[in-house]
Amino acid sequence: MSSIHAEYLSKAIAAVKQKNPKNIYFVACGGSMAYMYNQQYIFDVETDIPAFILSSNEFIHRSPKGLGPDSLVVSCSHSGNTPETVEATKVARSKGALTVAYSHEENSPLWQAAEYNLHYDWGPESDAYEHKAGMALRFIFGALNALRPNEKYARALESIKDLNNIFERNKKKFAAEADKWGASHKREPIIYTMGSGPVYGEAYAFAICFLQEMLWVHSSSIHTGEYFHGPFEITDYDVPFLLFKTAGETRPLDERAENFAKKFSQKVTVLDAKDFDWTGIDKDLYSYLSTPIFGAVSRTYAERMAEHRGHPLTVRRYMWKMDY
Ligand SMILES: N[C@@H]1[C@@H](O)[C@H](O)[C@@H](COP(=O)(O)O)O[C@@H]1O
Repeated sequence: MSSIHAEYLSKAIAAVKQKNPKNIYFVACGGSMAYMYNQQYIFDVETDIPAFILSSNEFIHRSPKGLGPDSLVVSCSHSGNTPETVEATKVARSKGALTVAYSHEENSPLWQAAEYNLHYDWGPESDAYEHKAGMALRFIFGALNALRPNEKYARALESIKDLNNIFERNKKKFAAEADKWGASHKREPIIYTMGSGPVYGEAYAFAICFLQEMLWVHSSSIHTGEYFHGPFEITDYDVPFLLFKTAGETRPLDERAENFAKKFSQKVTVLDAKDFDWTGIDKDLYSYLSTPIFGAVSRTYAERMAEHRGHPLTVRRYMWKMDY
């Protein structure tokens, strides 16, 4: 698939360069929406192009005034057939926006709806560079380099060629901790996740996809900046938190939340991006690469909990089983 992936990418990036968008909307649902946080954040920090993330159905119903022929709309649906994401892409295209869609399913309804498509591989045997995480970084840094050429983006594109090894080294580094966490938290009735910046997307995905959807554990993600504006009142000695601590610009927010939570809860687990194995990656890229590394490492935490709870990550009661 790798040469087809590269071809899809270069076509989409050439179209973005030609469009030279005045604004960008990242549109998807659930885990696919969480996947957009890093991409939106990178554009936001690196350019003056306004970039927004919206859940597909809100995008449809809100109908942003800024959406038009100067817009780029990036959508994602793993299955390629989440109706609201397909419809949002159609709406964007009907307004003249450039539409680029990520999916694992070629020729799916989403694939047909978008003008440009980015396919990614899936499954434990797939190479991270050809996977969702790799494709997002390749598209974003490729588009940035086309719109605002910069050696930093070219360097990022080189570094992510090693993404698979980066993920494998970090999954190995955290394997024992993941197992310990899965075993010690398997009976917890509720687990809060925390994060900030683009990593908040991973905290959100861990809460809604892994804990709620797959493991049926009550959860909510808390932005570490928001923790002090309501959520911190639930902190107590027996309330578990899982903090994804960034190595990026918003680290002070995470440190403030960690310091407070640790004073009153005996169950604060911190996954710190500073402890990641960063071999071969320059420091100025840590912020942008930490999100996908959290994605890869945190999945192993969910897998270990699934094993200890005896509840496979594939079991659903309602999703894909009935109309909703
Ligand atoms: N846990 C799943 C996600 O993994 C998925 O991304 C989302 C939308 O589905 P899709 O990506 O197929 O549109 O549904 C759930 O949230």
